[in-house]
Amino acid sequence: MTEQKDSELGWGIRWPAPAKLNLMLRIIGRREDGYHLLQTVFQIIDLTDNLTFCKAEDGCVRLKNAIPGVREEDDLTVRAALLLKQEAGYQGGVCIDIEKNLPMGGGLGGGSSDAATVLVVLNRLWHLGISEQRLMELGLALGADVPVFIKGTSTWAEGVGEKLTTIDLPNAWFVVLKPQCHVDTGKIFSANDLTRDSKSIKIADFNSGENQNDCSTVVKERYIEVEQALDKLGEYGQARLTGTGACVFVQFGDQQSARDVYTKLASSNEVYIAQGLAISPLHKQMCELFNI
Ligand SMILES: C[C@](O)(CO)[C@H](O)COP(=O)(O)OP(=O)(O)OC[C@H]1O[C@@H](n2ccc(N)nc2=O)[C@H](O)[C@@H]1O
Ligand SMILES: Nc1ncnc2c1ncn2[C@@H]1O[C@H](COP(=O)(O)OP(=O)(O)OP(=O)(O)O)[C@@H](O)[C@H]1O
Repeated sequence: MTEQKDSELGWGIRWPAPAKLNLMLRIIGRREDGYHLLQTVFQIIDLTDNLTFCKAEDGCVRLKNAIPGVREEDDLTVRAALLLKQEAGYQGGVCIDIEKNLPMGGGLGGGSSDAATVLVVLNRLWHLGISEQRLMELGLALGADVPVFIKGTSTWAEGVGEKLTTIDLPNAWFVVLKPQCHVDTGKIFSANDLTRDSKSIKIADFNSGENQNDCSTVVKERYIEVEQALDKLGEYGQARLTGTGACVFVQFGDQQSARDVYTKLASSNEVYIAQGLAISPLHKQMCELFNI
């Protein structure tokens, strides 16, 4: 068997794009451009979309199959690949195959994570040599959550999601319930009655149990399905909203407890069971393949 060249590795294989949960989310102010200043904790979890990249000799960026309801030119993976090409003046192309497993508009960050996987992997496969810092800057233009997925660790985030500090989180398993509604992030952030003046806290305060989500009240008021999901999960522990929803979750210290609750809910709900990860599976795979 001929040895595969490093430059050939990574094409035609599946690359994970993991989901996140916001374990807490505080809104502590608003910038002049309307974006909100947050304090939030990102927990990467082991639910993933998977992306496969094949070379496109004509230099175009295209999808093998567009996601239903998302125009190809709006897809965050296409936009991320085009941004990279523009940044580096790169002439090559790519065909992206998205295996979409993560619910969209659920607060699990699937679109942002897909974009991050494109930026990280194509930077390598196209030999662009763009720094991680610059990839994060490019990613932020696509969505507030993209930089965290480029960094690939559990993170304490401030600003609009660009001031990132890696943190240690305890081993945890989660049951995630997806109500049958889509929450519009922009609508929640523009609500008049949204709390925007929470006091800034420290990581130690979060570790001592400060884990409110300032979007919860407004989301519950506007989406009865989210309120009902919080009530339903609340029977098994402290139920919380991730991001602006719609997904809600409850945390467990051991897998069996999570499994028991998952089993009770699975027959009549869209429900997921997930393990918290300290390192993104994307970064693990990058390390294994390229020794970096
Ligand atoms: C709420 C979080 O999920 C927390 O992880 C994210 O901050 C939201 O990230 P996202 O879905 O990628 O959101 P974006 O696409 O960046 O923003 C959607 C809209 O939400 C509002 N928005 C978003 C993030 C933020 N810090 N302040 C805002 O006011 C803006 O009106 C923006 O147009
Ligand atoms: N590759 C993609 N995957 C998912 N959504 C995409 C993608 N490209 C564009 N989008 C658009 O982005 C919207 C938000 O998708 P996403 O799944 O990231 O939401 P989310 O989980 O609520 O994210 P967040 O927690 O960052 O708010 C979708 O409704 C869709 O219109």
